[in-house]
Amino acid sequence: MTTNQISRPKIKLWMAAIKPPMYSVAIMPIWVGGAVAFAENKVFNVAVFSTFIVAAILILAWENISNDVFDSETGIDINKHHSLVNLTGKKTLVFWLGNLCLISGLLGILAIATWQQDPTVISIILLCCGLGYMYQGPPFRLGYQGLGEILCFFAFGPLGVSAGYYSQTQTWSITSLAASVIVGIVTSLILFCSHFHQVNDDIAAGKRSPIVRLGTASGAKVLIWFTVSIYPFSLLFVILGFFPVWTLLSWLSLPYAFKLCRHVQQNHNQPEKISNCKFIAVAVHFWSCLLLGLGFVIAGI
Ligand SMILES: C/C(=C\COP(=O)(O)OP(=O)(O)O)CCC[C@H](C)CCC[C@H](C)CCCC(C)C
Ligand SMILES: O=C(O)C1=CC(=O)c2ccccc2C1=O
Repeated sequence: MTTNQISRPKIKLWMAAIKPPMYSVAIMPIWVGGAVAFAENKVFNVAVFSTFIVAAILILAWENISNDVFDSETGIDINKHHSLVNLTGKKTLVFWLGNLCLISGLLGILAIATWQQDPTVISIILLCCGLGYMYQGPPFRLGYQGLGEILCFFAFGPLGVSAGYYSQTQTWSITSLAASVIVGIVTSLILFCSHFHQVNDDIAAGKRSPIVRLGTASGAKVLIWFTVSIYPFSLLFVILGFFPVWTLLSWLSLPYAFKLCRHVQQNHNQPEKISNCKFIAVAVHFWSCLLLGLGFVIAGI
């Protein structure tokens, strides 16, 4: 075997462990919150925005790194070759690497709070981190009770988007709250999708994910309803006058939404085929949130 043949699967495993596309979920709440702030107040502080983005990526890195540490303690990741703990065999090192990311991310948010002489943004983000810990850390492990999607909705939706908006304006906005409902739903869809192929490992480890509770067939139906729901929601918010008409640009993400629904409908009970569905959900999330934010920016120019 050549070095290339040996090293390629390792590289793939590392990429699966680091999951680069997933980091768009950290960026979008701040992008959408910042875009609404720009549309409503014509303000945009580049230093605050870029510091917030880097900090959010670091905080999400902590969430994912520590997820591998906590999951190694319950045995749920026994077949997950791309767990950082399984890849390195160094649980303590991985744990402290995660903590380093968390501290660095929080220092970034603290810098924003210090510039603004206002503890609101750091308080919201600490609350998000608390939800993130309760998702996976002892003694809570709420993700094991099937409550992850609710925590995810609040962390990346109302809390994350409001923090993004507040960091630009130091005020609150109903429009940003409405936009956060869409961001929250579409982020939770990713987490929901991530359970389909893991049903057997989850049952063995006592994790009652929504898909374990519902079964894959009903889970597929629920997924379709929630995926489709974001489009009438944005139309409703335009009709009610909360959103500018340009935000309907987010409907251009519909082809990815259809692809996701079709794929899950056809393959929900075939773990090897369904395992990539969370990355189709990441594409729905990326394009719908990017275009939603762009709609606000265009309306603000
Ligand atoms: C780590 C997460 C999912 C992985 O779950 P699972 O254990 O099923 O995955 P594996 O199969 O890969 O082991 C995501 C959990 C999200 C959590 C509910 C909320 C996190 C909040 C963030 C820490 C806050 C980020 C702030 C925001 C403004 C960027
Ligand atoms: O690894 C995963 O499955 C996920 C990681 C992650 O950071 C995230 C964030 C927000 C929603 C879903 C997810 C995942 O599913």
